[in-house]
Amino acid sequence: SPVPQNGIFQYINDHQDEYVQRLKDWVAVESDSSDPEKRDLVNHMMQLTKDFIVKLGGKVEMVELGEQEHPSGKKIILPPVILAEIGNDPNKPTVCFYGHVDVQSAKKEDGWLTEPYTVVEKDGNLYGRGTSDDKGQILALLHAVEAVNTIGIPVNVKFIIEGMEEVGSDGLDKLVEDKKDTFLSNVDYIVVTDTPWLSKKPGITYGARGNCYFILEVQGARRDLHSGGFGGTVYEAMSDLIYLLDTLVDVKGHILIPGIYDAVAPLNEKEIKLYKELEFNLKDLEADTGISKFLHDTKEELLLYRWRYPSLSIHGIEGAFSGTGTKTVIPAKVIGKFSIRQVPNMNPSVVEKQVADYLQSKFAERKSPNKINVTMVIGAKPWLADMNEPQYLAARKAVKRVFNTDADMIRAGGTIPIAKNFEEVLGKSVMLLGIGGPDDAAHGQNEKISKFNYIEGTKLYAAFLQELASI
Ligand SMILES: C[C@H](N)C(=O)N[C@@H](Cc1c[nH]cn1)C(=O)O
Ligand SMILES: [Zn+2]
Ligand SMILES: [Zn+2]
Repeated sequence: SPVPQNGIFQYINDHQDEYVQRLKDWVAVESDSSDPEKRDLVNHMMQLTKDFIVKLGGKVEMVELGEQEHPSGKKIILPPVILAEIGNDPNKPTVCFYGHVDVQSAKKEDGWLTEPYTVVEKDGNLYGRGTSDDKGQILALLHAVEAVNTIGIPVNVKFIIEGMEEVGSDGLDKLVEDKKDTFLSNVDYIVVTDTPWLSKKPGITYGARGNCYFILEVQGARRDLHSGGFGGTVYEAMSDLIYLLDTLVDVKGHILIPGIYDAVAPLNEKEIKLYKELEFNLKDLEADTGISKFLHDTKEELLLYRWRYPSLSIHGIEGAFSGTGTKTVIPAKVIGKFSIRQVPNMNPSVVEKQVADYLQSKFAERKSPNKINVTMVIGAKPWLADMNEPQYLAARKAVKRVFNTDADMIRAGGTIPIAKNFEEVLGKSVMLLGIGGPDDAAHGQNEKISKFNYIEGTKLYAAFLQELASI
């Protein structure tokens, strides 16, 4: 039955068990977008999401995006994207929320203490892959819409929910372009519900790094070789690859590719002052990660290098022997994976050429007869907004109402591949309003969301909808 406006928070408190159960149901679906074998599960997750939005009274369209060329060379059908809406009053503003229900891979043997796809509640936390990134955040939003709708939705709400974010949002840029004069034509604000806070204090995010993801193949012999028979007589593909990967970045995290820092926007004093005022403690980061020494010693420097400068990370090697035991093989073909986080005003196409030219020249110096191939498979641009836009004000008011504190205005080191496209194509304000905690371990072992963030975050989204109606 309808609840009065001030009863919405009570309504949310009263329904928390149901919210936790739904998170359990969603996490149980292993919607890993990187694995072609799991594509049916991603599709199933899209269907579950659709069914829930329909149950909330939403109008839902599932848009097919066609085929994806998987990095393995396989062609597979992309999962559909959900375009949905609740409310269509021309006198009200329209906010479009974006998020994703795919996840990064997770296996118990990676070092999880519990089964990754079974939510376990312990010490006030809900553990499981996707609890924070991003199923928990999407669910908090949907539950908020449901709660607010008990007294009538104060703004028109649209949703774009996808199942390929973790691998670069394949096909979504074209969809945004295609829908700019139809589904997206009346959207006033875009809100991304997929980001963590910097500390226990709620944060509102006005910038995110982009990402250029590279695949570096080295092909040696036609087949794997016995290292007894061939060791000492062949140029090994793995040695070439490790050499090349080691030329990319130095021990202090400085990227060695010529020109890579050229486009980085110059730093100004105002920014450093902003960072100084944020709640963030290196000791908390040490405790969370078990790292005793970071590349930077002060909070301001650490944030600069997380948000404001590019970084290069080496992620893995496909084709390398990685099992237990002592196999004595010389792998014939190995594929290195690395990515470079992008900041304003870097341009992924320029970075693509800088990386390819550099690796080719380093490889030529080595005079190995093996073959290399460099491909950029994701080229997501960085995004930075004006934190004084009206929806940021509504978000600040909502934070104050729910948490009785001022929000920290923060940036994200991670990437929302579609964020910059929203801004460029629609010309509308984009904001990241997330409810993840700073130590949620997104992408890592034992990912979690605290029950506090999940439930109070639901209230935050509810309050935001109401505040947005009155700005
Ligand atoms: C911030 C968001 N939850 C996320 O994890 N995004 C991914 C997107 C991505 C970038 N390159 C490949 N995928 C990330 O930042 O790693
Ligand atoms: Zn995410
Ligand atoms: Zn993620």
